[in-house]
Amino acid sequence: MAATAEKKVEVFDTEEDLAVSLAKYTADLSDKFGKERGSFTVVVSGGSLKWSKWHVFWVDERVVPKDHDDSNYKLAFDLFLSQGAADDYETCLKHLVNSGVIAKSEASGFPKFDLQLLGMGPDGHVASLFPGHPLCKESKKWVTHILDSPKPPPERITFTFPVINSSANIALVVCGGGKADVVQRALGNSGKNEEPLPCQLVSPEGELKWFLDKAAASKL
Ligand SMILES: O=C1O[C@H](COP(=O)(O)O)[C@@H](O)[C@H](O)[C@H]1O
Repeated sequence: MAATAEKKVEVFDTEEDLAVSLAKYTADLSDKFGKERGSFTVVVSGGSLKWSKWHVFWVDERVVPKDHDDSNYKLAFDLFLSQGAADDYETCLKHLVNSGVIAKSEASGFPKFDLQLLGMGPDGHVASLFPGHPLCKESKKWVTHILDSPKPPPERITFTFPVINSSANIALVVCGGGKADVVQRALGNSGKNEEPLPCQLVSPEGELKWFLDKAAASKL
């Protein structure tokens, strides 16, 4: 069982101030791990990176239902987009751990990234781990897939909590008034009897630092 992470919260006047501080935080860790380990492993999130604007097209498709065995969609989904993609990603991570590019946590045996830059949705989800979803309890896999994400698109792959929480450092970056309620629930004193949100399950081996802009922190 990992020790509880050291948690810091910093609030910035503007998103720009936050970005400058986050860049310096990342650069300092890059310098530190570069000297200590000879490499720096950093994980980034999606969300506001506009992945939802990607459009993927099939070159052809058979005129059958999407779940029909003859469907090209089903084939690609079963073998690649769901299991396949998660397994490929996990295999790739295993190679990088075995070759020493990614460190390995002595405590958990999972990959230990130097820094994970995580966002958080207005429902408190991190990565593609959503409130109340059974994948939040995955304890063995490094990468898993979700077929029913409540936020589109429904089909995603995601790091699991053991990988997230084996990280040396995590920056949880949250901007905008639309997330003020969930920030209040996550960091305030209310809701102690409620089931913890995914963002509250984030607990790296080293430091957890919340980077908030004023709007996101407005209800604290
Ligand atoms: O779906 C996702 O959402 C979260 C939060 O995204 P944001 O647009 O509200 O900042 C993101 O961190 C995660 O990587 C992504 O898959």
